[in-house]
Amino acid sequence: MSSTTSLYYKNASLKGTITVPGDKSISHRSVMFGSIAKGKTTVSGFLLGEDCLSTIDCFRKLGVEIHVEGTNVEIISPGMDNWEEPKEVLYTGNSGTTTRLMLGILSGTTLHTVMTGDASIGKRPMRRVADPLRLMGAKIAGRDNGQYTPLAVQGTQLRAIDYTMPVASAQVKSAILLAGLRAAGTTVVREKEISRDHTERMLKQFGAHIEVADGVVAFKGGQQLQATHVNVPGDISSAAFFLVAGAIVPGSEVVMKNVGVNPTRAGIIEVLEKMGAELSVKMEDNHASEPTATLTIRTSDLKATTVEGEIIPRLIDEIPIIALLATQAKGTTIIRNAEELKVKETDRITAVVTELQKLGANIEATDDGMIIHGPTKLHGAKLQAYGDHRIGMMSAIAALISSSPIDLDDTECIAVSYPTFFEHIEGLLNNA
Ligand SMILES: O=C(O)C1=C[C@@H](OP(=O)(O)O)[C@@H](O)[C@H](O)C1
Ligand SMILES: C=C(OP(=O)(O)O)C(=O)O
Repeated sequence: MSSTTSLYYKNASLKGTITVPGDKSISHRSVMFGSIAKGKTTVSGFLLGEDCLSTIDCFRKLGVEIHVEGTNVEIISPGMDNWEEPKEVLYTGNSGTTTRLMLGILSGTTLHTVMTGDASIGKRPMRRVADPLRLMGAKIAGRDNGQYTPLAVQGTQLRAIDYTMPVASAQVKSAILLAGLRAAGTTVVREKEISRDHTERMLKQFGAHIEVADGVVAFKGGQQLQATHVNVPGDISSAAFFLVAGAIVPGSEVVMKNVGVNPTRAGIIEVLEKMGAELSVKMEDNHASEPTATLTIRTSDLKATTVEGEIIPRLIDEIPIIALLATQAKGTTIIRNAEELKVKETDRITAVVTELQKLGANIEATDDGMIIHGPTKLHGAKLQAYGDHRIGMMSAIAALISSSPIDLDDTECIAVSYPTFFEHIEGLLNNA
């Protein structure tokens, strides 16, 4: 049972430096790649969020030894070809990334596996992954012909495909590439709009040869990954909440170090700059396979913008908090081409619009996004998170500028990606 938390921060301002937790996408992949490779892989900066712990749990059930000490993880694997057939169902919790990428990985093994997740995962579409994997020869069964969990996979010998992506999705692309590891021939994935490229970068880091050019990724099957060290940068999707808080909470200045600014993820920086935010991006020189920067944001006047087209996949998870930002910007902000929001942990178009309207925002839903007129003063209300961490965090940041308390039904769900979220709010308030 989740409990209601009353959030109210009268005359708040945020000051200071925080280190946002490790990137969720990269943390998942570090455990997956470290489990595929034979030997010892070490990870630093790992995200101890529930989603990434679900990934660890799944690989332990496949016979991989995984030790977690603080944010350091040690993965000792017998190699993908020597995994054990699990006697239990693999539980992927709330994590779409775990479920979809695992489907690709498991399809090319010799094992029989069953995966399931929580109620939200049970509603999210899996055919977008199952269909291309079936073209590779994968044997996948599930409700509605493999659309919904629980999913059963009978591992088999796969063959490579040349696949043009019908939706911009790094999860679909990654599942196909990971299946391609054990497929005969060269797997090719073509993207019209570039989605996050952490899988491609990490394949290279684990010693694989992969060609990437102009939206086409080509990868020859049969390559062995080499165990290595992965240094996970801070998650820009988590930093996004404090970038927006710093921009809209009067008198704030927030500094975040070691934030991953991979161009396929960093769309929110461009949006903030277009809206007139006082943001400084100082690139760090850490020679890692993912670029990082120190981000400093100060409160400023903001103007509306349009967010559409190729930038959408580069900020898809940040749209709930961008919507809150737009309620404080002068003019009409339009977000379009973002229909993918409907198939996240909840329907994020409906959830964002419903909850921000309760606070007095002038926002309406469209088929593929939302229209927001600003600026509007926000007041308190009873809000729902819908079990969705990003909706919960958007509501908590709104409480920093609302004129009366926000009662949020479920703050526990925030632990999926940002377990130290409220500690960071408190720390920044105390410095002010
Ligand atoms: O590959 C990944 O790690 C992710 C890809 C995105 O999903 P889609 O592939 O469904 O766009 C994103 O929304 C999710 O939070 C993480
Ligand atoms: C959509 C998200 O994650 P996933 O698809 O892994 O559940 C998210 O973190 O916003």
